[in-house]
Amino acid sequence: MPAPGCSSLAPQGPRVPALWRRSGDLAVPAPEGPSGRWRPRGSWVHAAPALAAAVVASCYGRGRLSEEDALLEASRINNISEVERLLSEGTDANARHKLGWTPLMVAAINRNSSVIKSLLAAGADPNLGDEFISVYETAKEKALHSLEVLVTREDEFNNRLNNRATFRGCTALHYAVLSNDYGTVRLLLEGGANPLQKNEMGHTPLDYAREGEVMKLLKASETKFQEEQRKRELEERRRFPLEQRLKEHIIGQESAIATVGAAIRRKENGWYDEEHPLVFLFLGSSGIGKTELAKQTAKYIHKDLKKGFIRLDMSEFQERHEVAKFIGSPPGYVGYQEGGQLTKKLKQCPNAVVLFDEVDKAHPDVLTIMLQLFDEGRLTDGKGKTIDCKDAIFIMTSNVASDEIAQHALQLRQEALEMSTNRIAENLDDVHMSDKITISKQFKEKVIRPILKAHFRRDEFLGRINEIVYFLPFCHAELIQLVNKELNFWAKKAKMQHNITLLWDREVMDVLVDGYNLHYGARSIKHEVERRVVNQLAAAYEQDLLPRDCTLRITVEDSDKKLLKTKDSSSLEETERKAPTLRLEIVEDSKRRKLDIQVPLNPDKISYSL
Ligand SMILES: Nc1ncnc2c1ncn2[C@@H]1O[C@H](COP(=O)(O)OP(=O)(O)OP(=O)(O)O)[C@@H](O)[C@H]1O
Repeated sequence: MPAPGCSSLAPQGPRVPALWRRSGDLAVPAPEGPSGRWRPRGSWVHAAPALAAAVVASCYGRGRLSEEDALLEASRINNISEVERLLSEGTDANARHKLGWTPLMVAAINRNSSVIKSLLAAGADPNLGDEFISVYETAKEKALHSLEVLVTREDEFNNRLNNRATFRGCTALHYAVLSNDYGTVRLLLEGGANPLQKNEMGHTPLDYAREGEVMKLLKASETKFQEEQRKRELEERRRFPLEQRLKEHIIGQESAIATVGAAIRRKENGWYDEEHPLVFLFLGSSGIGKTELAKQTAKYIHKDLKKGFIRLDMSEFQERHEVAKFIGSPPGYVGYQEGGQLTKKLKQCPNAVVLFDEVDKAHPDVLTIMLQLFDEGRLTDGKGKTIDCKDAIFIMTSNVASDEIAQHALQLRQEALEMSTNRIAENLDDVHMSDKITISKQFKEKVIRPILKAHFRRDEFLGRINEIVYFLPFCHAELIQLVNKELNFWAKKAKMQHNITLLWDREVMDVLVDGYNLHYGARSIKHEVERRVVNQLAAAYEQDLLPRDCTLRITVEDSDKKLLKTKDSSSLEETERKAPTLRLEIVEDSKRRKLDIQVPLNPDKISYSL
């Protein structure tokens, strides 16, 4: 078997960039340093002797290795007894080198199969990707001198790799294939390595394989892995359906979740029109979960949100000339090199979930391009390149008709509430009907469609939408859940950052629900919790009123529930009920002590009474 680094292992498939040095590029062999770990190499020592000396000195002077570094080093030099000792003492098998690689990667590139066996047995993840980019890029990213990065990569990983190539995202399997070592490739595949995983350049391990046994093995395992993965996913989806996952993140909006869930299920199981992408229009007021539902759907489908979720704010495309920003300028025009905001991202992930926020604000010419996209499932960018995106999911959001939807929903709720009240009076079951309302077909046809038609002015545009999804204002029970979610978020933070236990009474949630504003949705609840609870916590902390590891309870102050006279104190008619005050109390040995928090803006006298 040829040694890694010799010319026979240089670039594999014609499309794939060379990750090995060409034989002419090989570093000049230099004598090993005293520890055998750091050794200056010929060319750069010549070029910058002072700097080289400093790098070497800093490397020698590092003293004892941490356990993680020791594991990386033992994996590199095939010191199996040291690897096993470190793993048995609990060293993390997935610990990363400061420049980004893992012990499994370093063992794979150096063909150390027994180390790979031990690491896999200790839970090393064969599908982690290298965070090392290239010498120059990594140096820039980590604010290090490129010479230091070069020496470290060569000495602590492998010294025959191409310094200019990009390695980010390469898995242990990519490295094992680069080393053309059948044994380590097989071990990694048996240990769960995904042969289809791409590095940042978009290449799978097979792309780097040379003709022969390794290539055959990879081809066979690709098919097997695909089949097994499909079965695993199907089973997981059966056990834990999309709707259930979405409900973990989204409160209420059951009908929206059901509509999206059903459409995605049809698509995933092949019950859909393959010629067209799936298109949704999400309607409803602000802050009620439209974006969140799109994001969670993307997370479910892609896991990697960065690539799998594309979000474009359509209010940035209101002018005709902004079409170029959308799909890129034609050759010779300003911005030609930059490419379009949509096309650039779709090229990276043609089956992404694409969110067009506030689509009603887009210029009609942009809508024409979107219509082409929805109709044909492909898009031609400014450079004339066509992107096929029949598998993408397009979600448009709009606040158009949101007042009508909200009013209609409130009216339906009111009617349902009255029915429930009657049912209580008549002692019948199913009294919670007011929480479950559905917008009628008649309302959609008679009220919403004409508004949409007037706004978009094109029947064919509306005709290409697979599902119009309605988001409704929250009912009381949902608002309580939202408040609870927010308070839990802050309680977790208080525990993690200050070891403070935060508790609250049920009444507190009712008080915070009063801060709900139909126009701002869940955002108004977030702000109310910040304004009435988190501000107090921060002020109490700053005023040093919180002992370490204490328990705090948020309560509603009864005394403030009295009637107060306002404006003209002589006029009883102008009295009104003041909003109940939230207070913080310290709980000590089952006793409670109120905190006297001073309002920061008026520190002399006034206590918090928000
Ligand atoms: N139904 C919900 N359940 C849980 N959290 C929600 C819900 N609706 C909104 N939120 C939270 O409120 C914030 C705003 O929600 P989101 O971005 O989804 O609003 P939106 O409906 O897209 O509004 P806009 O039209 O203003 O963009 C997010 O932090 C989100 O997590």
